[in-house]
Amino acid sequence: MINSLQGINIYLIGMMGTGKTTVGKLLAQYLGYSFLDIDEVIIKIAGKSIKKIFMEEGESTFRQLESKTLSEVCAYTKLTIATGGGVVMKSINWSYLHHGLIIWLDMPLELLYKRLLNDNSRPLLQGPDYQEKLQSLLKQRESLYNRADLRIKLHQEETPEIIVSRIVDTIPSVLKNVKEKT
Ligand SMILES: Nc1ncnc2c1ncn2[C@@H]1O[C@H](COP(=O)(O)OP(=O)(O)OP(=O)(O)O)[C@@H](O)[C@H]1O
Ligand SMILES: O=C(O)C1=C[C@@H](O)[C@@H](O)[C@H](O)C1
Ligand SMILES: [Mg+2]
Repeated sequence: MINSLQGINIYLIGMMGTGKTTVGKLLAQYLGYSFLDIDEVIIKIAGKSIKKIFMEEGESTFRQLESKTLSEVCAYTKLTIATGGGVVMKSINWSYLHHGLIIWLDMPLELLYKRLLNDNSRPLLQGPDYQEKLQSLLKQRESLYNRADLRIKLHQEETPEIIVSRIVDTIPSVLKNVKEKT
């Protein structure tokens, strides 16, 4: 399977907290790829946290940085890339994502609520009504996430290792379609 991937990048998409970073790092190790986290690259470039970028420069500046970063990383190969949860919102981003294999980590809201309960690093989820915000974000984005090449349903708590093995087992079923578009 690893050889038949021919070095194409893997983009993990999905809501914040679904495990894109955690699973992405392990998947990269398994494939002999390098790992890159778009959020982390933006933090380095901007020299501040995402929360601060949102507060001081606004979401649209963050979204511009996100698109620019994505456009630059898609020039490389053999990368597993964790994207930000909102990357699917801009259509230009899809032209970059489609350079590789796009995998949606799809987790039900109940599991996400638990994960994000004590995490205040996400600017779009601040305040006591974070569950409603999360629900409305997922509603806006679900059909976009569904444009991924591969959907991995995370309907119960599973270890990151098991999730990686499920991804690896399912990749061959979509590789032909992906090669046709590259
Ligand atoms: N399979 C798993 N089982 C248990 N905990 C997990 C699993 N995957 C991730 N986590 C934990 O859930 C939290 C969110 O994971 P992670 O940061 O990887 O998500 P993310 O999709 O990258 O989120 P973001 O979009 O905010 O970057 C972290 O605390 C992580 O340790
Ligand atoms: O879901 C979102 O819109 C976001 C998710 C995070 O990964 C960050 O990219 C940022 O906090 C925005
Ligand atoms: Mg992440």
